[in-house]
Amino acid sequence: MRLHDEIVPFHRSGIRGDEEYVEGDEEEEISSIEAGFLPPHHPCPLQRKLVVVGYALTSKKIKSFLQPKLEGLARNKGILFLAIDQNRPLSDQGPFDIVLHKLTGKEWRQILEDYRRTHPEVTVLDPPDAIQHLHNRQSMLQCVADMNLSNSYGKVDIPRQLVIKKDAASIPDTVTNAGLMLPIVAKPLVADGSAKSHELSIAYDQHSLKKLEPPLVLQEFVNHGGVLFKVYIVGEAIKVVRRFSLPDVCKRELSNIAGVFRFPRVSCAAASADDADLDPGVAELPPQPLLERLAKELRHRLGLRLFNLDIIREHGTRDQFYVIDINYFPGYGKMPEYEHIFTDFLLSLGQSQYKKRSS
Ligand SMILES: O=P(O)(O)O[C@@H]1[C@@H](OP(=O)(O)O)[C@H](OP(=O)(O)O)[C@H](O)[C@H](OP(=O)(O)O)[C@H]1OP(=O)(O)O
Ligand SMILES: Nc1ncnc2c1ncn2[C@@H]1O[C@H](COP(=O)(O)OP(=O)(O)O)[C@@H](O)[C@H]1O
Ligand SMILES: [Mg+2]
Ligand SMILES: [Mg+2]
Repeated sequence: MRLHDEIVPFHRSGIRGDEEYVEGDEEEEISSIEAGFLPPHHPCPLQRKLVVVGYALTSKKIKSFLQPKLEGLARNKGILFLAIDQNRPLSDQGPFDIVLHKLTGKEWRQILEDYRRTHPEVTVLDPPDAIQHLHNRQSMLQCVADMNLSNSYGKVDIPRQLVIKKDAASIPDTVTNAGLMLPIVAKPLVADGSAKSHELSIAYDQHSLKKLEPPLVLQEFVNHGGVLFKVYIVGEAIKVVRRFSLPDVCKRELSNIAGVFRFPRVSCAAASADDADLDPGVAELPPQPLLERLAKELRHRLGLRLFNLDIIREHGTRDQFYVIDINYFPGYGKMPEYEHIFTDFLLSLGQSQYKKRSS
């Protein structure tokens, strides 16, 4: 049986739309699903509609995200993950209720945009143009700056920053004129997931700034006690974890260091700091109501449902926070309980599609 002949997706109504997914847990089912075939149906009183999720992910992402626990839980909840074959038209596959993707390239973006236009009934997670907004480190943080979030729980801002498109020789003067303070964190303007886009540098003196290689975003380095918070967002769900980060730079130290220090993939190397013995003022998580407000606003402003943000607390303050990075479809494998959160999210999307269609 070919999958698309037999599986009736969640959104279809009518006689075939009333067919149900029957809960089962056999290993045999996984292999038939992976091969693109319909799992066998068994008589069972527990019957649900199937949510078919097509995925287009790198092999690294498949390994970290589509772990056996996630797939097993999904299967039990009536969610079927199907690999998308990039060499075949999307319309010939599935049919899908949801498309989950994180691949790069203009061609792929165009395929997804065309598919969204011709298949408005399918939820594409997330829209390519909204993701594209995060591929530039300036536009990435603009929404946070526009939001001006400040309430009794705290203030959320972005570090003072400027964009240097070209001409490294002019950087020292540009930085001085803009009033940016040293040390300066230099990040590639493009954040497209390539190794180069994660190459970070720190310049400790004005003279060395001309050694940097534009196009860049230059940000003031904010002391934050060497710990950052990763806020994972899946639809309306939020989870926060602590990670080790770059150590503080004190004024005395600054006057003794010169030069540019390069960090090839600093965030990737950072270990979890959740179980570390930390100064309580550094370790305290940002207030949940503040993060909820931030996440909700960002979801709307960015038009994204799957992302995380790196947020730091200015050392010595209780409530001054800075968002320094936002990532699309991050490493959810490191988010506690992601299997439950993700499958519930996919189910709720499937259900709201179904309700919309039957009303
Ligand atoms: O590989 P992982 O699991 O560390 O996930 C990476 C993320 O780590 P995090 O979830 O924040 O700890 C990582 O976050 P950072 O930028 O390192 O803060 C990125 O989201 C990265 O994607 P890309 O290279 O920017 O496209 C993510 O890489 P991909 O898994 O999407 O390739
Ligand atoms: N403005 C800043 N002040 C202090 N530390 C920073 C700042 N920006 C980045 N960092 C440190 O550098 C790391 C990588 O920067 P980030 O913007 O998150 O890039 P990436 O997309 O490669 O993760 C952060 O996790 C944090 O440790
Ligand atoms: Mg980061
Ligand atoms: Mg990033």
